[in-house]
This record gives sequence, C-alpha cells and structure tokens, in this order.
Amino acid sequence: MPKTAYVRTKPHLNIGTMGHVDHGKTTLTAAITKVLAERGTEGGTVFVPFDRIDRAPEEAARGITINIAHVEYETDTRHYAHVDMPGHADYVKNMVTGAAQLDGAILVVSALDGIMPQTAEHVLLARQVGVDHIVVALNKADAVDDGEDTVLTDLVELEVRELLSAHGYGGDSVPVVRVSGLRALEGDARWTAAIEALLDAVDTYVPIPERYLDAPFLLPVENVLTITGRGTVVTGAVERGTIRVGDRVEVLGAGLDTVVTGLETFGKPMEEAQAGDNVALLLRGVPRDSVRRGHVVAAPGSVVPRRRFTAQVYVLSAREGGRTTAVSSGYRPQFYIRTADVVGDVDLGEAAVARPGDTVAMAVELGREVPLEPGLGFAIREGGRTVGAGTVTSVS
Ligand SMILES: Nc1nc2c(ncn2[C@@H]2O[C@H](COP(=O)(O)OP(=O)(O)OP(=O)(O)O)[C@@H](O)[C@H]2O)c(=O)[nH]1
Ligand SMILES: [Mg+2]
Repeated sequence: MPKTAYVRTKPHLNIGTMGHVDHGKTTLTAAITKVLAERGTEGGTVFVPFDRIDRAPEEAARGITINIAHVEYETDTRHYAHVDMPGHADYVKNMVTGAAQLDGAILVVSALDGIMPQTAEHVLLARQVGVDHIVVALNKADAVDDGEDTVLTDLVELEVRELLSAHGYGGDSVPVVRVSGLRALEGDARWTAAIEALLDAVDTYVPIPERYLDAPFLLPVENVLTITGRGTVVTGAVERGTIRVGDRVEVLGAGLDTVVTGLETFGKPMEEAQAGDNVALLLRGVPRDSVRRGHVVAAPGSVVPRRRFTAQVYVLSAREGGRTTAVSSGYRPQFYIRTADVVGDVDLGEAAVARPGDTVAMAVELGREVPLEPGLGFAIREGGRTVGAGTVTSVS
C-alpha cells in the first residue's frame, strides 16, 4: 500500500526537551503525544509511549536517554518535530547535536530537585547553538503539591528564571508551567490540563522562525541508515533552502556528488522539503560507509568547507562543569559544529592563556574541513565534558 504523503497544512517547527538527567524529559514527551492524540486534532498525533522513546536496548535497561529520539505531533495551529535529548553528562554531546537545529526548547526542571548541573549546562549550550526561545516545564509538580511545598516550588521557579536571565533569555517573561508528565500519562484530568497549558505556552511563546527558503540547500547529517533494496538514507533538519526528488546535491565530508531519489518526513513521502523540515533523504549510489553524522548535504558548489577560523569563546567555569585550570595555545579539544565532532588546535595569540570563566578570542585550525560561516555557534568538549562555547567570527 502506498504511504500517505505528508501534507503541509500548518507551519512546522522543531522543538525539544532538555534538562538534567531524570527530571522527566522522556516521560513529558510521551505525555505530550498522549494528550494531543486524545485531543484528536485534525491531522492527528500518534501516542508514543515512554518505552518507544527511550528505545535502544541499552537505554531501556539503564532507564536513561543516550541517543536523541524524534517524535512528531500537531497542535491546533502547528506541526512539531520534537527531539527528546539526553540529560546525563556523558551524553551532552548528543544533546548539542539535537539542539543545534531547534526553533525552541522545553527546559524540564524537576520541582523536587531544582536546578542541577546539566540544567545550567543545557541552557548555556542552547544559547550558544542558537536556540532563541525556551519554555520551562516545572515537572514532578504532583510530588510537591501541598502547603509549604508550593513555597519550595516558587523558589525553584525563581531560581530557573534567574538562570535564564543570566544567559540572556529574559527570565521574567519566559513561561513557566507546573506539570506532571507522569500523572498526565496516567490520564489524570488536572495534569492533562497542565500539559495543554504547556503546549499553549509553546504555541504562543515560540515564534515561527524566519526560514531561509531562498538560500542554497543545506542539511547537516544527523544519522545514516540503509534501506534494504533502496540504498543509503541520511536524516536531519534542513538548515536552509529547499530540496525536491531529482535534485543534485553534494555530500561535504564524503566528497561525493549524487542525486536525491527519495524524500520523506516521519515516514511520509513529500514532494518538496524546506528549511526547518526534519527529513530523510534517499541518495543514489552512495555506499553506506561513505557518509557519517557530521557530514553536510548541500546544493553543489554552494559551500566551501574550511579548516581555519577565528571565534569568540566563553570558557566554562568549574562551577558550570568546566575546567579548573586555564588553557593555553596548543590546546587540542574537540569542536562540536552543527552535527560534526572535529578536533582542533587552539591559538590564543597575545592573550596566551584563557581561564575558566573568561571570554576570549581564539584562532582555530580544525583536523578536517567543515562548512563554516560567521555567526555559527559551536561547543568545545574535552574528556567527555563541555569546557567552552563559542561563535565563529571569521573564516579563512
Ligand atoms: N512524581 C513524578 N515522577 C516523574 C514525573 N516525570 C517523570 N518522573 C519519574 O522520573 C524518572 C525519570 O523520568 P525520565 O522521563 O526517564 O527522565 P529523563 O529526564 O528523560 O531522563 P534522561 O533522559 O535519562 O535524562 C522516572 O522514574 C519517572 O517515572 C512526574 O511528573 N512526577
Ligand atoms: Mg530521557
């Protein structure tokens, strides 16, 4: 049976859940799909249960999210692709990849625990990779529900607003909604209404971003899969431009020229994908092993990958989970740029050293070429933790 084609009836946005490990991101994601599936919006949302979101066997066994999971849902006014990001410190690099393409994020904070290290780290990284709007879900509100405890929840809310303001998110005006993903999943009416309120906040607070539809096509590869009998498929969010079946593209990083022979979003074929869409591209004659996460699919000749750039970088303080000691020229950490993870040599020039907490200018030479442009955000990591966050200022 032919699959039903994707029909674009509402604006599409990419959002996601982020926040500290175990604060309830995956539970909330499942609850959102449940509430919307039951609301029965035209076009439809399919309920995705918790264990289908945390789906790799290793993740299910450990009960933590390692990889990024995508789900799709629709409110009355919008179509959303939602990425559920991991909270555990070891998987922050996966979170960075997921956040790199978000129009807005739901910051999940447990009302029981308040701000924890990855709450702060995710806010900082979200800012750095260009997530402009955050809505807060103060989760597990069911567990702190009476008398004195509201005072504690009020304090957590205040603390979250301060954290957001400190990172330029205008904490006073950010919507903070008290929810219980767990109780909503169980069908409790009060907490179902709270999820509705959260979705209304997302619908109204996260604006429809300006899409660069006229720019040449570009898609950072998030994942690569093989479809038996058909070929190699790459997935990711279209950063700019549009693409149709039959269009020529190049795969930067793999050094390949090819043609798009199939186009889908969430399993539904589509005629044309545009900036912001989360898609799968079937590529003609591309061997599975030649393409990797971090490569970029682009209109032929539209981007020239580079190795050298200058940047403005914030070196995280020890309190933010960063280094305890300064770095100097010759430092060689990993750079997370779009979906790529590349080693780079740092030259601090005159400044010579950068201490935790400093903002410095640096010149970087990457171990391999990637598409770069001024304004592009990136993260710097070392030994499994984030040590810096920066923005490209010039490319040479
Ligand atoms: N009381 C209560 N418990 C909750 C709620 N939401 C989640 N939990 C519990 O908190 C634990 C963690 O929930 P998850 O949804 O896996 O948390 P997570 O943020 O996705 O965790 P990672 O992906 O590993 O970072 C589970 O035991 C949930 O049942 C809630 O609203 N209320
Ligand atoms: Mg999770």
